[in-house]
Amino acid sequence: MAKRNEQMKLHTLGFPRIGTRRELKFALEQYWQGRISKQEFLQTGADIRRQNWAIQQQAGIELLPVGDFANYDHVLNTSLYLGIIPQRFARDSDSSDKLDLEFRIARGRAPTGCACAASDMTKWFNTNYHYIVPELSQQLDIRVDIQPLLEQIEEAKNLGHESKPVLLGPLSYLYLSAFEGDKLQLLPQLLAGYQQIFDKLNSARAGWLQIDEPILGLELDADWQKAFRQAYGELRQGSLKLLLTSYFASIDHHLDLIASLPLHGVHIDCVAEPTDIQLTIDMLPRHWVVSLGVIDGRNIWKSDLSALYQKLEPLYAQLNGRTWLAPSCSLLHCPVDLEQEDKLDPQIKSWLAFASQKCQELSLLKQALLTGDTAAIEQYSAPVKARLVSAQAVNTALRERIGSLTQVQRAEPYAVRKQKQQSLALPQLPTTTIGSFPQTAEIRRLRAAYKRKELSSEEYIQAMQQQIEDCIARQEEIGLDVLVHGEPERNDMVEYFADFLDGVTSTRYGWVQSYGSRCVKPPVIYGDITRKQAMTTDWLSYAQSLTDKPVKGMLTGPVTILCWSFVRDDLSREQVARQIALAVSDETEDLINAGIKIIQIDEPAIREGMPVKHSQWQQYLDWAVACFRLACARAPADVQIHSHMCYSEFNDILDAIIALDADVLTVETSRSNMVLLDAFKHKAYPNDIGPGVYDIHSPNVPDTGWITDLLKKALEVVPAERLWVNPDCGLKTRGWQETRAALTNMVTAAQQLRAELAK
Ligand SMILES: Nc1nc2c(c(=O)[nH]1)N[C@@H](CNc1ccc(C(=O)N[C@@H](CCC(=O)N[C@@H](CCC(=O)N[C@@H](CCC(=O)O)C(=O)O)C(=O)O)C(=O)O)cc1)CN2
Ligand code: MET
Ligand SMILES: [Zn+2]
Repeated sequence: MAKRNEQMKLHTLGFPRIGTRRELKFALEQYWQGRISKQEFLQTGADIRRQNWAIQQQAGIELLPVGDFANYDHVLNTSLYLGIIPQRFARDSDSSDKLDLEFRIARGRAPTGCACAASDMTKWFNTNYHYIVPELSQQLDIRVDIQPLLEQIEEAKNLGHESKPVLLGPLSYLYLSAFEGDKLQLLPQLLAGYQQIFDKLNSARAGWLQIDEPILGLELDADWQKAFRQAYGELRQGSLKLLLTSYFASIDHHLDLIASLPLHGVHIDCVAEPTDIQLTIDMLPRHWVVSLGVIDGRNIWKSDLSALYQKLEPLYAQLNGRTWLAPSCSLLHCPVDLEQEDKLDPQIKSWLAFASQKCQELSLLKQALLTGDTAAIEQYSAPVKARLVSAQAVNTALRERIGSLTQVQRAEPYAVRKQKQQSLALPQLPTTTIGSFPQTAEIRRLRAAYKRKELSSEEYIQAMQQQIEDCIARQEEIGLDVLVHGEPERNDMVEYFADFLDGVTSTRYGWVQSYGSRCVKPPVIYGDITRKQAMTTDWLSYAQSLTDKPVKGMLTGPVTILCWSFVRDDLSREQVARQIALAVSDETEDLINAGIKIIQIDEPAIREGMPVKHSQWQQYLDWAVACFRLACARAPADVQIHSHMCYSEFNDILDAIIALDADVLTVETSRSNMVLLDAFKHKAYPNDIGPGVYDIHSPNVPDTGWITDLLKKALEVVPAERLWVNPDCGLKTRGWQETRAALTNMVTAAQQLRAELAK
């Protein structure tokens, strides 16, 4: 076979930044605690970058990303490049330390500088990654400083790498920001800032610039489309070569627009949605690079390289060297290295590829495309085919059970349930928490010791019971009305349940960044899901035996377990969610049989699970709501079902949230100042609701007056007999001292308000 054009380049859009063994997480936490110096912290970052580039280069990646790293978050980095800093973090007065300023914006405090309310944090598209929301004001006061980026470009160069800076594009940055008013008004000011960034990159002879515009996956209205033309038309690129990247959705609907922009190339996600590669090639100017994101950057399955080869081979000839290959999106959403997994079932392991392996997949694919020799990729992909026919994948009994379900939602309406639930004898404005209490060093130590078999199962159970006892006692002392067991036995609200489910496995080091130093280890759903045994009843019965107050059972809902796992790709997400819902409903029934009267089924991920495109929302919401309702279906009217959500905008999916029909919904609202409640001015939320009264992500303690004010705001739209008092979210990341202080203030606020209402 003739030797083909060798210009095809391999690149990635970004690599995980936490480090192979979560080095960044530990360095961050140590720096915040004052246990390492700024210098040591920054060195850890530099080490991770060096290692990431080495891993990628050794795997055969030719153009390495730089600027994909972040101490905390890449959107926050963009704000810092532009000097867009909220007023309250007064620029120079109390902290001239840029690193600490960064952490103060992100989390409200840092080793230097005063404590301040952190910026809002929200989900990055449909992922479990959170970004720091830029706060824009009419006068942007832009002061560009990309020194950190320039230094990293230099770092890469000194290591001998060919690199490609990565920058979040102006339109996506603007779209993702918070601003009261028409955001597009701010575009000219913002573009002036981007121009300065471009100029500086030009001076640094950056070459290619990866400019991320993931909002191109959305259906943008005419104003935003126009803004794209205006922005890219105006920006003077100099000798920069722009590679416009989008991901998490197809951009077929914007090809006309994109083709009209002055670019040098486009990257498309070929995995998230079916996309027409041929159409893309045909519609884009002949001289552009087309980067095909063919390896799934969001999931952990080994790619079927032979299938990809079949698809790409005919296109490759046409593209004639203008093709680049890449993962579909940044590998940020993937764990780093499968090789570390020493305890994983070998068969399951043979089905998987993490970030490092995905880079190697690109190399194998390129090699086959260049030489026409497919032996290596066929051998590589054999386990993929084995997975799809594996007996582990299908459970006929379960499928039959799902097919013949009759009770798919609760029998009685809210009004009837509310009446029957009077038996709980709760006061007006009942106080409660969201479930978890501080995961102390002691709790983690116990869990780790049990895992290493240094504690017997009896010893572990006893130790956890002691934690539960302590947690119940503290809640009684604080004076809360509805108690929780505190979740000490849970490493994570999803991973914990995954360990009780057949068809699901956990990894040992498969960590993915969720926000800042916080990581998650998403379980791997590879087969049909069934519950092995009761998952929570023993802990809950024990907790309830300790108190006369009601203890709320605590489950994670089907949509959230789905969204926060790596999900099999051979069955629809809807079908997988329904299997999980059935397992959760079995657990609900067990809790009820154990005498638990209030059960919370958390669904914090329901919003993030929505497809990027608005046109696909309703279909998703229909099955997501149905799965939640199935999980509650067997609860009789006198059992109170709570649900909880956080981290997102809910105003635009209010109908679906109402359709969940939980008796009580606790939601995050305080970090965004109860804006959620604005929606209720137009449409009343019909059931009970607890809008969070304080931000649990910050160690700062809210005072009683602040909480009272928020509750009064809530009372303007929610009648007192339906209002609950609770924090924004669970307290597992907090310490006991601040937790006790904050909850005491919360209970005091509720009591004062009750007294006022009684007058
Ligand atoms: N999955 C998920 N997604 C979510 C949330 C969530 O709770 N879960 N909440 C929202 C916010 N995200 C969050 C994500 C993570 C954490 C969090 O606290 N994560 C912990 C890890 C939790 C965990 O699994 N801990 C394990 C142990 C982890 C560990 O470090 N083990 C040691 C071993 C210890 C030893 O052997 O000595 C190790 O692996 O090195 C446990 O407690 O048992 C962390 O990053 O520190 C909080 C919020 C949105 N998305
Ligand atoms: C991210 S939502 C957390 C809900 C869980 N019950 C907790 O309190 O931690
Ligand atoms: Zn929450």
